[in-house]
Amino acid sequence: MDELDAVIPSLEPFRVEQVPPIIYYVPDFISEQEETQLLRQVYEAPKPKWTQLSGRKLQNWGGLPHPKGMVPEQLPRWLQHWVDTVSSLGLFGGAQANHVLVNEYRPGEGIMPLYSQRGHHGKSEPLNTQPHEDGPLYYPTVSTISLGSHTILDMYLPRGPELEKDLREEQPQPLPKFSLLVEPRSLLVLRGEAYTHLLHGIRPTLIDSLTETPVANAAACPSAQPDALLPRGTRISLTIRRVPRVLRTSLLLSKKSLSTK
Ligand SMILES: O=C(O)CCC(=O)C(=O)O
Ligand SMILES: [Fe+2]
Repeated sequence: MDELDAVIPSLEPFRVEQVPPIIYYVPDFISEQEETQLLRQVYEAPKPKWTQLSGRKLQNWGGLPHPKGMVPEQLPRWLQHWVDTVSSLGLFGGAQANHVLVNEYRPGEGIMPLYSQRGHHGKSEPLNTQPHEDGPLYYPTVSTISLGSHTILDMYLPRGPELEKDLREEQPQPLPKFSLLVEPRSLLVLRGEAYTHLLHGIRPTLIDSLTETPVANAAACPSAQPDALLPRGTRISLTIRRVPRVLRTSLLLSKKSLSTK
């Protein structure tokens, strides 16, 4: 995806300027009422839907992404609505998103781990505490609707080969190249190089100081007063993506029935 392909004309007014392309930030993408309803639906999901990881817990919807293809699972209606809304913006090359990861972060939690090259939503386990990229199983766009609390997403340049050399060695925490304030009810879109090239993470902290961490999208954020101290609450993120490689279940079923003959 070159930069021209990555531009979404209807979102251009929401482009975060002066950062590597392409990042869109839409404050108040959903209403407070929609937020309340979504939060209720997330917490009404059956208990076994949650997977506890270190530093967050998550619900995986739509199937498990896999290099050989994802066996698709129908999304619940309440998620399908937002998947349709986001897809209709044209974020996935005219196709539909088909996968949603719901993350819950309590205050002081975050997502920093480095995951294996396979992308981190399969079976791979965190190896250490470096930021990550979302990997090649997805169409190179991630769209995130946030509920309940803000967070700060830190964006990092990729590790150079000298850092890649020996991951077992103790390494200093890299500094973010830039950071983004992600407010509740907002839509954040990372696309193009911002998806394929940069790494991202959320520092596990209880309070964000915009003096210590200036944010690149401050001009677009109602809550980004210059010296703001923002205590983190519990944040739910819906990360909506497209897994292009899907296996047709009908095909799987017919193969299975053949092999049992
Ligand atoms: O919660 C977020 O906004 C980021 C989540 C994330 O990086 C991921 O699920 O890959
Ligand atoms: Fe991610």
